[in-house]
Amino acid sequence: MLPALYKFEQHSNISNKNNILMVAGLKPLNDWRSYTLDNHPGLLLIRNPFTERGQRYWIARCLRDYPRTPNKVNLNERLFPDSARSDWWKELHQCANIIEMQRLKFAMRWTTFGYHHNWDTKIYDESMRSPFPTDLKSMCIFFSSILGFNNFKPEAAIVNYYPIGTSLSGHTDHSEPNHSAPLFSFSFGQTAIFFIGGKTNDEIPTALYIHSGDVLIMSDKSRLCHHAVPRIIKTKVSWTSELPIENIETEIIGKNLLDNILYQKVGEWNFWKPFSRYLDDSRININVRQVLKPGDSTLSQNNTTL
Ligand SMILES: O=C(O)CCC(=O)C(=O)O
Ligand SMILES: [Fe+2]
Repeated sequence: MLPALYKFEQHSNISNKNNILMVAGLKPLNDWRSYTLDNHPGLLLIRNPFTERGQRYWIARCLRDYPRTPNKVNLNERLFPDSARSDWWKELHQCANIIEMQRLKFAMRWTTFGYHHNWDTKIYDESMRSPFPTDLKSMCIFFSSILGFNNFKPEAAIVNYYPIGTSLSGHTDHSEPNHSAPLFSFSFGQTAIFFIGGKTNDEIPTALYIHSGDVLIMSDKSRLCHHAVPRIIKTKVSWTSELPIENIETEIIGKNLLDNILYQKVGEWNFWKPFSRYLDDSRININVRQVLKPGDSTLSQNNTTL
């Protein structure tokens, strides 16, 4: 079945009422373009609110830092050594053999942190948890606050890696005991075709392009809707320039808990080159959810759902 056509409505409900400190690497709020789809209430799309340095920062975090112990990765212990499973990016750049390097590059499909997503049981477990990075936490809280989701708590994340040719089949994200909190999805690198359907599998999905830097929010009625990433499309993204030095006020960096050294380094071509190469034929998606119900501080047997 062909995906439905859609109509975007400019969404203007973005304001910094709580006067929350701006996260470095984002464009001024006045320049943000955000949309709703009239046939998918609760779905919000913000077209790339990041500066180029901001995008580079999150890409570098997703590649160099997040797929490291104690976070979990999909790399199978029978196929990859512990060194690769505990620090994939480092191992990738120590590979002497080009074939082995390609194998390792394309094998990385996800890393999880905070509450780890259990791909088999779909049940979160209090003991299966690694720290949620403070920088990503502050960025998610910034987005949720300016959109009016004031009590959002980022508690679980999946970073999905999509080398061109890969896809994600249709599913709903229902494992979280809390279904009323929104889900935040940040995409970088190559463009994706994203299908968003309805609560049941029978509804014809709407197809959207998701470009580098775009932020998708699934809230309210769209939170439990079926969705899929059927295809990654090679798009020309120019990631190659040296960025001018940008001094961020120390006060802002300190409060956002961004890695200031990394924020500077991603502007240097020599440092940035391997990340740029990876992006030439890959997409990265950071998918952040709240797990616990309001007021809960841990999971209990009762609030865990299939
Ligand atoms: O890659 C995407 O845009 C979606 C990822 C997703 O649906 C998920 O991680 O549950
Ligand atoms: Fe999903």
